[in-house]
Amino acid sequence: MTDDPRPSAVDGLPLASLVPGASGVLTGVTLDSRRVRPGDLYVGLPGASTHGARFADAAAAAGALAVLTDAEGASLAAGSGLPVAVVEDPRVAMADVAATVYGRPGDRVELFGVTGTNGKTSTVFLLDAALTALGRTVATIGTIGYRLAGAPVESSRSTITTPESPDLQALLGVLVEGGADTVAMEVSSHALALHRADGMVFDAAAFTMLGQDHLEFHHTMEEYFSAKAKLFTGGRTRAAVVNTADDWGRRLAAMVAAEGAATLVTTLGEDADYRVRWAEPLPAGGSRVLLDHPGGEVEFTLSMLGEFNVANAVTALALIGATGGDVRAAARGLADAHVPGRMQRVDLGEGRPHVVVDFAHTPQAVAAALNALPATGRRIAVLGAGGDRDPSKRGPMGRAAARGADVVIVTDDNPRSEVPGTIRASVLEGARGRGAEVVDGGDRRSAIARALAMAGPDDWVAVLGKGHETGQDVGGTVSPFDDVAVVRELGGQ
Ligand SMILES: CC(=O)N[C@H]1[C@@H](OP(=O)(O)OP(=O)(O)OC[C@H]2O[C@@H](n3ccc(=O)[nH]c3=O)[C@H](O)[C@@H]2O)O[C@H](CO)[C@@H](O)[C@@H]1O[C@H](C)C(=O)N[C@@H](C)C(=O)N[C@H](CCC(=O)O)C(=O)O
Ligand SMILES: Nc1ncnc2c1ncn2[C@@H]1O[C@H](COP(=O)(O)OP(=O)(O)OP(=O)(O)O)[C@@H](O)[C@H]1O
Ligand SMILES: N[C@H](CCC[C@H](N)C(=O)O)C(=O)O
Ligand SMILES: [Mg+2]
Repeated sequence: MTDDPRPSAVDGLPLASLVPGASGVLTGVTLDSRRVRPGDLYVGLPGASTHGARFADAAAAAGALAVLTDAEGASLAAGSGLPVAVVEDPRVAMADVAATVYGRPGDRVELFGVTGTNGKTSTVFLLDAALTALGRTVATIGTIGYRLAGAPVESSRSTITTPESPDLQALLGVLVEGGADTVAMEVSSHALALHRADGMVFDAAAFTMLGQDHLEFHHTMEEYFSAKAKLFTGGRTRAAVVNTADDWGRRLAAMVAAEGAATLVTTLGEDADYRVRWAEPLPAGGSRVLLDHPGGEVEFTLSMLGEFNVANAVTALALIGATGGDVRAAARGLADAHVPGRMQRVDLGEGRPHVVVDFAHTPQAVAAALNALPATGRRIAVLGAGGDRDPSKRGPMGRAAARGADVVIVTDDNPRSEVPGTIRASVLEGARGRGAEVVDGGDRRSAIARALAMAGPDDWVAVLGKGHETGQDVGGTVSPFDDVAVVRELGGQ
């Protein structure tokens, strides 16, 4: 198994500052007893299935020096023989201790954060390309993993968009040691709600948009919005880049302005600081864009399909402008930027249909992705919805697909612990009766085969929902599955 990356040099923290009278210096922090290293603080957190403090014995055996936990965890950890620090919210304390132990690596780089329901990964990749054009050594942290100067940084946690604070602080330390001068990271709403990025001050943070997702975790859109808004208030960022094209963004901009803690930079809305004067599609796909911004006009090209990628590019440039960077030079870096599994073209050769693999897994993203396809032939959408995730987005995803495509083939997308056919039924119900031809395509391979078999040379097949993913989770067993590879295999003739 890949180890969690840790920096070789740390500041450490005298244990006595957490547990008065205790001796020793903490040199690491972990919240998983199976990953404790000698000298660590073990944080016993309450979880969905168990309480981490139950594993204090195992943590002690692995060399932990102390336990940090909540009131419930105190009694569970008592038998471990380790000193126990009890706090009301161990996640808040954990973030602070982790930042201190690892020497606040976030302060030693220019730090950019991106939040929003859709567009975080894409914006971070575009930001990486634009900053690299300015000669920066850029590290990225997000859904597709962690990278330094374009090369992957291996981690056992690399499937988590925003790592838990001990992993995040250690990773930042490794990135700084590796020479990063700039970090661009996705900050998920889970991360904000769970204090994963506490103890860091961003130089600039951006809000892409808000749409329906993750209501199984945040319960209401209001609660979801509040989690996102945390990134822009309370001194967590010096500059706030907010897309004011929709009501949520306008509300956020008003909150930031009222608080007055961060410099507000608006994008895309009427009278925004960064506005697209015009954007025209390029024959080979992508766009040519004229951007108005406080420093003047900038013309640039983008090879990624979709108006929303123009929006993501503008967000990336606004983040750079908000920190005093050269927007014009940065924009040159966008021309060839691509994001794995985001509006990714799969070329099947002459006379074969056009195929796009995309990560659209919310109603808004499905609509945006289908709307981005050039108007030749029919649009054939292949999609499903994830198991153990917000069930209320399934019908709306089907509806968005039926509105945006001529044919909707409903299939599986990581059913996880749920019955695949039941998830498909909800998506099918949303899709039916809206004028599109709607088909239950069964498993994902069969559904992709069906789409490719029915598509003519002018048609567009959009395989949505899994993007860069390389596995399909059915009943907790993950089997290899890569949409791009399957399309190539089945589409070759
Ligand atoms: C579903 C969920 O929210 N899980 C989170 C939760 O795990 P849990 O409640 O299932 O934990 P548990 O199994 O009850 O165990 C409780 C504690 O005991 C510890 N433990 C457990 C067993 C053991 O042998 N030793 C041990 O130390 C665990 O590390 C844990 O801290 O507590 C863990 C930390 O303690 C989190 O890392 C974990 O997030 C997991 C990784 C996760 O996937 N979360 C998703 C929902 C997530 O964070 N997604 C966002 C959004 C992505 C997006 O943009 O859409 C992300 O940023 O990735
Ligand atoms: N600015 C945007 N507005 C609306 N939809 C978008 C935008 N950017 C991307 N999308 C759509 O959302 C999908 C996911 O994009 P991306 O991976 O960049 O988002 P994300 O916020 O990182 O998602 P996740 O939280 O799942 O990691 C894309 O494949 C595309 O279909
Ligand atoms: N970050 C999102 C990704 C969803 C991707 C989709 N393929 C699914 O499995 O639902 C989530 O974990 O909800
Ligand atoms: Mg992402």
